[in-house]
Amino acid sequence: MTDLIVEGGVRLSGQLTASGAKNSALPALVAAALADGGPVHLEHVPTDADVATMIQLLRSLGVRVEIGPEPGGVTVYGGELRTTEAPYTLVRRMRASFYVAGLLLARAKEATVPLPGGCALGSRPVDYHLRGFEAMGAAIQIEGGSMRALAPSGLAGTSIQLSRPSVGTTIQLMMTASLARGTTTLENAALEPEVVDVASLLNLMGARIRGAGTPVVRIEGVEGLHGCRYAIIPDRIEIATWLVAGAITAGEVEVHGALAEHLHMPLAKLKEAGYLIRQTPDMVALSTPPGLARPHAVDLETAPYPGFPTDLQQPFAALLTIADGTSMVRETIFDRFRYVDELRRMGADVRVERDTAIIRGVPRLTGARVEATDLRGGAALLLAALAAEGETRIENAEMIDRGYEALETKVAALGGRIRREPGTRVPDGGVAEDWRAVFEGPLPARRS
Ligand SMILES: CC(=O)N[C@H]1[C@@H](OP(=O)(O)OP(=O)(O)OC[C@H]2O[C@@H](n3ccc(=O)[nH]c3=O)[C@H](O)[C@@H]2O)O[C@H](CO)[C@@H](O)[C@@H]1O
Ligand SMILES: C=C(OP(=O)(O)O)C(=O)O
Repeated sequence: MTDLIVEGGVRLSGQLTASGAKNSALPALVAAALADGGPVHLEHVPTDADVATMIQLLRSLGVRVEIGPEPGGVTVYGGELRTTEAPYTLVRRMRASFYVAGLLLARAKEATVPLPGGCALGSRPVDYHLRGFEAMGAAIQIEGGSMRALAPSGLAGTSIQLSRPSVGTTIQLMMTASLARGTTTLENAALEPEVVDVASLLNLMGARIRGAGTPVVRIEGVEGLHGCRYAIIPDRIEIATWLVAGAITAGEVEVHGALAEHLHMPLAKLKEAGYLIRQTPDMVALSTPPGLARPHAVDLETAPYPGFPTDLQQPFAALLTIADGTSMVRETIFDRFRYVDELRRMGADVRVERDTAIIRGVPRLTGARVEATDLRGGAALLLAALAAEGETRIENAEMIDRGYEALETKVAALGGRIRREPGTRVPDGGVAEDWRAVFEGPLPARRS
């Protein structure tokens, strides 16, 4: 495993280009494999550890996936599937692995998929996904930690009311319903831009999905899906993370290839904290006004889109640790405060009471040895490290690699001082250590 070593205290300044959205790219790769033979060429796929895991997972099922030819290009050939069993070693690394359950059920009428891992954010059941599959006619059993689903006569469209607007369930059921008999209606669907992105891709592949991005999505099943070219949307979470990097170091950061309309709440909160935001149709920039020595304290509460994203709760909390005053950060989606202990090692004054972190701003943070316990918690530590006095060693850096492409290159482009060193922690298989090889290695042998 590797560590990131950050020399903090440098005012970050410069321009970056946004990566493609991880949380779109992961289901998009699976959706692409729904096309019988494809090929589906995806552009703007981020080169990160989770995407590598998804590519490995699809290949393990017999799906041909090729990298390139352009940077960020990935071509998926649905073809015939080799197996309907997803391997635990890959599925345990990330929750998005569970998307292959719908792929296997829709394409092969059966699926055996271990219950997924992913970030340790408290209990993260997949019961809505399972109920959706059942409503569409699959028989489901949980055995030895895996879901076994069978739909020998195929899936049938139906009406499904989600208990909460779950992103994963909405995307999963849009995918399966696209190849089901008849029409499926999803009510209380998630509104996230990633849902709309995957629906746009599926529609280009020949699916008939209407209403994605609203609470009611209607999917008319079709006989088959075909190949196409599609570019993934910019990663709103990554963009906001780099803006916070500018804010926490009293600097200025301009991110190109960004869609600011996906960032309404985070940008509003950055303004409330005292920063200046400029935006054009494909750029968003943050600068620190002269005289703003520390951010103003800000309260925030996570909520489904268009509310404040839970994936930015931790990065924003890092910024608020140096605020002038006390901020209340309420998390309503997950149990996502494990990183707080690590921030405290760096001098932050944070107390967690039930679902709320009470952050009393301190004038400065100091470098320390810390561990990335989950993806965005790791991003929060990176941000804190960039602002802190002295050196911070972030262990388990692969956790951050799950969702941030070209991490060191982007930090360095802004003038930050960062390097990677082999770590001392013993790998337990929970993160992908070999992930770069998926993008750099030779293409897997073509199947006849
Ligand atoms: C790979 C990916 O895209 N991950 C994102 C996705 O996760 P993910 O799709 O897992 O999150 P969901 O939107 O499904 O979760 C929303 C809430 O519903 C609950 N729930 C969900 C499914 C289920 O079967 N049962 C259940 O109880 C969850 O525990 C959570 O409290 O959306 C989250 C919320 O924006 C983001 O933080 C994650 O980064
Ligand atoms: C929590 C995240 O990912 P996952 O749902 O795969 O754990 C995330 O992207 O912040």
